Amino acid sequence: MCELILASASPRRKELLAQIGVVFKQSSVDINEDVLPGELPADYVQRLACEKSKEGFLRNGQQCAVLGADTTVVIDGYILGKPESEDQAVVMLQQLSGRTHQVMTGIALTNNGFTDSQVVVTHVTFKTLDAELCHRYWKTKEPCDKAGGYGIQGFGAIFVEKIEGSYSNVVGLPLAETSELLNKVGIKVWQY
Ligand SMILES: Cc1cn([C@H]2C[C@H](O)[C@@H](COP(=O)(O)OP(=O)(O)OP(=O)(O)O)O2)c(=O)[nH]c1=O
Repeated sequence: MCELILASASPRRKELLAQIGVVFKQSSVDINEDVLPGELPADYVQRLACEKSKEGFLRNGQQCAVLGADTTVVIDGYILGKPESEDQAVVMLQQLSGRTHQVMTGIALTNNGFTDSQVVVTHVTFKTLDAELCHRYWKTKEPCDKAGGYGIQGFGAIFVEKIEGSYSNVVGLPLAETSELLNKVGIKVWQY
């Protein structure tokens, strides 16, 4: 019997959770990720993280604890999801250019039918980006599966002037907070 399931398709979340020595299985879930009318970004990522972990808990026989997470980029209170085209990606990156935005990740752990969750916020400041650079960046294929259209852990690192808060949170899983959530239900990190 497994102790923990990561309800995610994200290779980044898998790597991050493995980095802190947690033993787990990965099993993705499919949920509707539409934003509700008037929903605040922090409420949105928390709700989706809870839905992912609850769905994973039900799908996997309700025997293991299930961790879900959702990350979004927020500028001026608006949610930037994953870009679906080059034009959309360039518009997003131009919005982020020369300014500070927030990366919000909701994390949720369902165990014995009870779900505990929280939201972690990191402030990221971008240098000024010209449109030609944004078009060139799209061609690297890095932006398409990432909230806000960039990856801080990849080529997108060159856009970042300053970061305040958790780095792992930007990549998709805030590790300090995740370890606390796991510890509360008796799941240890560093299981070597
Ligand atoms: C801002 C930023 C986001 N991202 C990623 C983290 C998330 O994987 C993704 C946001 O999409 P999510 O919907 O949070 O996650 P996902 O679709 O990758 O995986 P799943 O829903 O199955 O758990 O953007 C980076 O990898 N680097 C970054 O710098």
